[in-house]
Amino acid sequence: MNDGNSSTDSLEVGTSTSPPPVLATPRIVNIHNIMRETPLSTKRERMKMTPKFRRPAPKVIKTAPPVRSFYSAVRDTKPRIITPQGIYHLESPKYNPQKKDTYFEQVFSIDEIVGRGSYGEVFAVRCIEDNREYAVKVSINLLRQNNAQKYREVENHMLAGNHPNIVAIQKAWEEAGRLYIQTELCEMSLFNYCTKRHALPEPEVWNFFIDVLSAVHHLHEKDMIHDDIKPENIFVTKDLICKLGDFGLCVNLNNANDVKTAEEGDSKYLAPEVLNGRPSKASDVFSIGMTILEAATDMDLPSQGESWHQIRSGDIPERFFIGISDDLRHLITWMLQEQPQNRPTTQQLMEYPAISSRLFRRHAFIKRCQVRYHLANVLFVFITWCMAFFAVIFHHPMRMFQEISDRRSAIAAQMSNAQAAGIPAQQHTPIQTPEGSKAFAESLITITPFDYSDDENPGHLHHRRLFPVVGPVARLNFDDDDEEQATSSSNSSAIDESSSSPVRGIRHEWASRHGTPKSARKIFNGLSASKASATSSGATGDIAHGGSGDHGETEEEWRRNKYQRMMANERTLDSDDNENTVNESIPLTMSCPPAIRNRRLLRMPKLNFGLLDKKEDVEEDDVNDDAEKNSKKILNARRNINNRTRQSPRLVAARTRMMSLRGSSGDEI
Ligand SMILES: Nc1ncnc2c1ncn2[C@@H]1O[C@H](COP(=O)(O)OP(=O)(O)OP(=O)(O)O)[C@@H](O)[C@H]1O
Ligand SMILES: [Mg+2]
Repeated sequence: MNDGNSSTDSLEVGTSTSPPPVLATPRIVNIHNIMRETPLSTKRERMKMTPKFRRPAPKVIKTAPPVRSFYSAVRDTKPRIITPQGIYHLESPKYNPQKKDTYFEQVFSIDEIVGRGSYGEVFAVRCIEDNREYAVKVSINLLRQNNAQKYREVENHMLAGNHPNIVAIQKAWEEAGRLYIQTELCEMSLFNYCTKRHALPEPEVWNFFIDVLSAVHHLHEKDMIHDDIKPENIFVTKDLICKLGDFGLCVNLNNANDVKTAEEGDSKYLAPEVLNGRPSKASDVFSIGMTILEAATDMDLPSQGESWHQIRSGDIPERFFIGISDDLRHLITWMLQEQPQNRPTTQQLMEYPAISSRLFRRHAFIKRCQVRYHLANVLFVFITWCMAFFAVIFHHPMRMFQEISDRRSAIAAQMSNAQAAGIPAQQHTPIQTPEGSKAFAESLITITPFDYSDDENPGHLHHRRLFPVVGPVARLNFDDDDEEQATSSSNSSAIDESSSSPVRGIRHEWASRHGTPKSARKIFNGLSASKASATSSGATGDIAHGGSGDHGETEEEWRRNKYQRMMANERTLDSDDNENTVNESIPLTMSCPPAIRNRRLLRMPKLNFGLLDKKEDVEEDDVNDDAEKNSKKILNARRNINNRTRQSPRLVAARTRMMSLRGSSGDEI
């Protein structure tokens, strides 16, 4: 029957003969009439009645604030972990006791406050130790140190053990007189969930009912009473699995102290017998009944007054059960029986067909979620370990490659800088072969057989040499330099002669590249001086050597003295450096095999220095002067060599090539 105020949203329950119609949620027409007829209403109705600006009523504090805690507040500020075995100092690699911050502040990063109860504030946090999210409940009031029951919540929660429908406790500790309980983090409380969704669909109600029932059944099997079952203490996970939490009022029936000091839970969900007595398993069942009634009907449960008694006497208006199955309604009514003995036990409820038929499916679903959760965890740990493993394995090779590439870049930068500055880049050993390494090592040995300290051979001309200098070669035929230095104008024949001697050609090339060593120049200066004087005496008669006139010596005397000095000097140098010694009586050591040497000798002019002595014996017997004799020896030897080389057309051709390379004209040959 519709009255004038009804709308299409409203649904009348009952007939004209029955008592005044009751509007079932959510179809409400005349709220004022309804409220007059029955004080019970749904939460949605109350929200419509309640002005939006009105603040919610303050939470009722169950117990008076602990007065004695003011005097007995703990002074020990060190964190102490609470375990079933005892209380120990709490240590963590992430916790530094020297710092002012508490353990909670150092080891956890706080995300947000997820709830506030009469006993504590609950924070959603991330633990720095394992990088996982948790909920940490911090007690509002300081613990009373002399209170034996101060850790009761923790002890009972730990005693409850692991159950898929009980919030898992991670650890609990006391610091600076406050209690911290670290538990798994859930999405929200059932109260918040119901407030958002209002009357829940029945399948969801059955699932939540089974979850809560399983948790309470587990507790009852352990002779424990939760004593505070209500939607605020039931938490919903992401997978919509309900978990029972807040063991603050939990009673362990095996603990006499617990039973004695048992407190009342929230009055909205309180069984009537608890007002004058003690909580029991049956009172827990009653609280489950009230919770399911609220979740299924969205009823705004009274905390006191007439309606409070009305519900406990079994007088629940019919309209709240519209759309609810008989099974669910029957179970709710059964659990809300006034007399505790008339209520079912959790065991009976579990065996009820409507529940037992759903139980298996629900447990299978929870198991699946657990497996998925564990697999995700294992996968995460596996990936983390794999990454750590590969990081360790590839650390050294990666460092090596990095260093190689750094070195390459450095060399490239060095070379480009050198090129930019016009400096020839330093050569590096390209490939590390044993031969290459040896040659490179030898090249690093600076050979300084001579004194380079004169002006013309400064220190920077010290050079790296790959192969040692052959002593005799360095000593032979310095007269091209002699000629160059003695006279700069009349040296065309000297060039001719020097280029005609292969050995002297090598020396000349070496000297032009590396400069003339001082000791060698001392020798050849002496030679050149004697030779020049011999030539000049022959050609011009008496040309005084520069400087000789100063001492009043004759040309002859000066030359003799000079030559003697030179020879003495040479002897000293030879004794110092055996490499510079040429024992002309001993043939030069040849490194190549005789066959090759002979073949080479066919092409090469033979340097027969014995001829010098012969000619000296035959032609120059009357020459007494040593220097003159020596210079003539050299001139004769050179003439001899020139005669021989002129006979070889191959050598002539080679000499021509050499002269053309040197820029000299061919007509000098
Ligand atoms: N593990 C958790 N995950 C998500 N939210 C939580 C968790 N624990 C507590 N909460 C939120 O914090 C609120 C208060 O938590 P709790 O009931 O444990 O504190 P309490 O002080 O004991 O409350 P009560 O007034 O019921 O005694 C809860 O209603 C809930 O909203
Ligand atoms: Mg609570």
